[in-house]
Amino acid sequence: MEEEGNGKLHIAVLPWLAYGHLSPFLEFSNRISLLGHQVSFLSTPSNLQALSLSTSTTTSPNLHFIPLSFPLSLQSPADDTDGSSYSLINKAYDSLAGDLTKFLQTASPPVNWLLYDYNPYWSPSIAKSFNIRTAFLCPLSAATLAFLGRPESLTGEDSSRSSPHHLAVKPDWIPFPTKLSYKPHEARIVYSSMYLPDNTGVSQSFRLGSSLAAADVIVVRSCFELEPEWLPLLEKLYCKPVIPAGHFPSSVQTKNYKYCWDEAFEWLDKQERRSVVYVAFGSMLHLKKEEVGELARGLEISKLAFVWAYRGKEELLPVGFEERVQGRGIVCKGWVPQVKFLAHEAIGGFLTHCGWNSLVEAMGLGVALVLLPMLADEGLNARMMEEKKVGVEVPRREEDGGFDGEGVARVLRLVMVEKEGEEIRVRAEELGRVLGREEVHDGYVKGFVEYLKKFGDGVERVGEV
Ligand SMILES: O=c1ccn([C@@H]2O[C@H](COP(=O)(O)OP(=O)(O)O[C@H]3O[C@H](CO)[C@@H](O)[C@H](O)[C@H]3O)[C@@H](O)[C@H]2O)c(=O)[nH]1
Repeated sequence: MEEEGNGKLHIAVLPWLAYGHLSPFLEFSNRISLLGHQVSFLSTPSNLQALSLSTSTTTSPNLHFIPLSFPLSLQSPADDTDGSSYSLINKAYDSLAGDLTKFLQTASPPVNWLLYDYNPYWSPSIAKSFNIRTAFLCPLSAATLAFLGRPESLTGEDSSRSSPHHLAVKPDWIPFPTKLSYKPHEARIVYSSMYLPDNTGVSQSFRLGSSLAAADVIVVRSCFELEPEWLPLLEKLYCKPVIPAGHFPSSVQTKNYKYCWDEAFEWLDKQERRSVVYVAFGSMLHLKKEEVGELARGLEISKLAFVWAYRGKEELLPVGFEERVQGRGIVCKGWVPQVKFLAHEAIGGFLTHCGWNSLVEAMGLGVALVLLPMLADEGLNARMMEEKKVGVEVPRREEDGGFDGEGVARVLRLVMVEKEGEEIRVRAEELGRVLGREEVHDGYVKGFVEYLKKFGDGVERVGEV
């Protein structure tokens, strides 16, 4: 399909509902629209309302929010993917196909490209029926995509698998450049959460595999500065163009904060540079009482200053914890502006569950990492961070993957203050200087749009090293 006469594209963007997906898709959309292209950002009405941008965000009049009617009433992006209702939400989400069809059929100017996430694996076939080209934007790392996207996943024949052990095995025909793999306890979790069909009849891995297979091009939220060995490998694996979109840390501020954090920032302003640990576990994870208890104990034993962005139930925190750490530790209950915290110069370390969003945000800001992966791609991300020497993983029990406060405290002190952790702190700052440059992000977004404009004219890929 031809682009508009003025050389501008119209791109429809369809992310999954979780904040960890909405946020990078919105950031990327905003950056594209600031280049003068029209972007229609499609999501449920409650998500669009929750994402409405704050006045401090530079937005373009070319970015349009398009509501798709959703049969469930959901409160906010962060609440949309409570694990227990994930499968129910998937089912409701799949019913958006009708509204997407109507939008693509009637959009004016006509849509040139659909940029989609892996949950709406059904969307590229709708786009193709209107002669619209399709780009799959993967919000995960290139390494994860290479690891997960093995032939079984691509064909979607995963439901016949009966053992999680295959997850630690890589196909020998791919020259994997690192020792990336899941640990046994992670393999068990990933197996049940990704490879088993839910009540929509398909598994997450089927959604991912189908999305990859249907795309004209694969777009990865990564860059050559970060994953030089993995991006070219992806092209070999999928035999189609793979475009790095840059890691585009979030500059889009939404208004959806429920906590008044001014006090925390006033306190941070008085702390020494790089002396405070920021603790957060993303938008989806629900920590168990035992896990919250061990984390709290670790923070207490470490004697380090910290800010904990705590989204769990208040009663899971150990009795008297906040009083005991008063003066050196703050528990912010509810949603906080994470990027603003990570960017504060008093923050030197980040105790993280290793969600890809959190990692790219921290890496761009030179923050050293204490790694505690829990789900999905997080174990692979943790291995990659260790390999880059910008973080250290908290030790886990082999039997069940559990951890204890002593292990948390040990790694916290190593990464934050001990001499043996010096290399981690230095490397994290070095990586921050490379990834934090705005021209790096700009270059990738521009390269991406130019690629879409020229697609089909014999241009195969952009940004190769
Ligand atoms: O109080 C909070 C908590 C989180 N965030 C933001 O929420 C996002 C969280 O993203 P991420 O760290 O990736 O965590 P999840 O959303 O929980 O991650 C899911 O999505 C990621 C990307 O697909 C995967 O890597 C993870 O495995 C998966 O759990 C980040 O942008 C944070 O800045 C806030 O702004 N405030």
